[in-house]
Amino acid sequence: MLYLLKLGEIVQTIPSIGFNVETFEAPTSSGKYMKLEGWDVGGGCGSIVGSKIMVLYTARSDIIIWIVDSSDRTSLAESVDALEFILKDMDSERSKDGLSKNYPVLLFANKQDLPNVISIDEIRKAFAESLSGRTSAVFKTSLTTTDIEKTGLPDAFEWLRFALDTVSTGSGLPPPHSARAILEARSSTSQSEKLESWVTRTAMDSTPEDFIFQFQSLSLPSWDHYTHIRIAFLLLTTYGRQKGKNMIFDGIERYISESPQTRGRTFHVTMTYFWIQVVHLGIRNISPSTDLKASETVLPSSMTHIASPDQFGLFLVLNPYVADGNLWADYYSKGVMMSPAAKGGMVLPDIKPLPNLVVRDAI
Ligand SMILES: Nc1nc2c(ncn2[C@@H]2O[C@H](COP(=O)(O)OP(=O)(O)OP(=O)(O)O)[C@@H](O)[C@H]2O)c(=O)[nH]1
Ligand SMILES: [Mg+2]
Repeated sequence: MLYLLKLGEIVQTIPSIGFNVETFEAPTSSGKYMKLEGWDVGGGCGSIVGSKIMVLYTARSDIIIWIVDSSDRTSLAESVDALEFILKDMDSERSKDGLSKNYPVLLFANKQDLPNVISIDEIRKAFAESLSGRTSAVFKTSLTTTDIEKTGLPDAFEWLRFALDTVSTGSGLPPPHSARAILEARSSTSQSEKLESWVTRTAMDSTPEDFIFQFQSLSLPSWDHYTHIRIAFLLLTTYGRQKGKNMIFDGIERYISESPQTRGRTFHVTMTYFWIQVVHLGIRNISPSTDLKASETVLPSSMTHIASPDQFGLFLVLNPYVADGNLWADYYSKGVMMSPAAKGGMVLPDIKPLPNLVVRDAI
């Protein structure tokens, strides 16, 4: 990967013994490049993982990029152990310098171009425990093409850019407990494709202020699932939970009844509640407070100061399940969700309760 990005070509290197160091420009999906210094640690024969030399890396690193060979099922457990080892080492080196554990860990499920590879879901599950509570993400990659757009790298580095921004502004990322549970319960193949287009869309989208204005003046460019999620995100982060929730309700109801864009649609109370709760939960997932209980005591019903409206891209990459318009079907049967009672008023789910936090927060 280092040489693909550095030289723009596929270089057959000998298995890494010791390390290769290169500065390179990492492409992101927003079109910007991020300058990184990469230290390539070999994982195979002659690996320094577990040796004393490794401190040379871990003491100086701000990011871990871990490349998993998705075609090699037999080495998966070993890869999990090696990463865990490195993370522990990195945590302890950083703590000596007073630095937090909260550095980004980016996983590539590589060689996804090959047939019968380990799925990204399986890879996510295999690493879930080691990555729990960390700022981490897993992306599919294929590094055999020089067409960077097709490698999967831009989205991965886009995530990294958001993650670094958050970490460096000191806001930090909490252990994403309940949100992670939703994420892991769901298949992510179609999700990651949709997420890709959504993240691209945020990069070209209007500013938070303009978007809220367009919503209030019935002049949004479109009225789709993405639009709803962004409305909920912006109003909740701008106005806090109580006021934001009311504005979403009133605004959507008015939009549907007055805009020609939404002709033929009717307002759906339970569906609107459901998505507000999901977005609320996702916002907690990117919030600076790591202790939900504490933040609930201090901020009983408001989310002010928790996340900022311009973090929508980060919100999406950390909560990709929001892009799935059918997420409600995990909680509600179709019969219940589509009933007149659910349209006209708030009805509780019949399949499983809404995620933890949602149950704890009074609606
Ligand atoms: N099909 C396929 N082959 C790949 C991909 N990425 C790397 N390879 C091939 O896998 C082999 C190993 O690639 P390296 O980059 O040397 O792998 P490495 O993990 O650095 O290996 P060590 O340095 O020994 O740890 C090479 O033959 C690459 O061409 C990919 O996405 N798809
Ligand atoms: Mg190598």
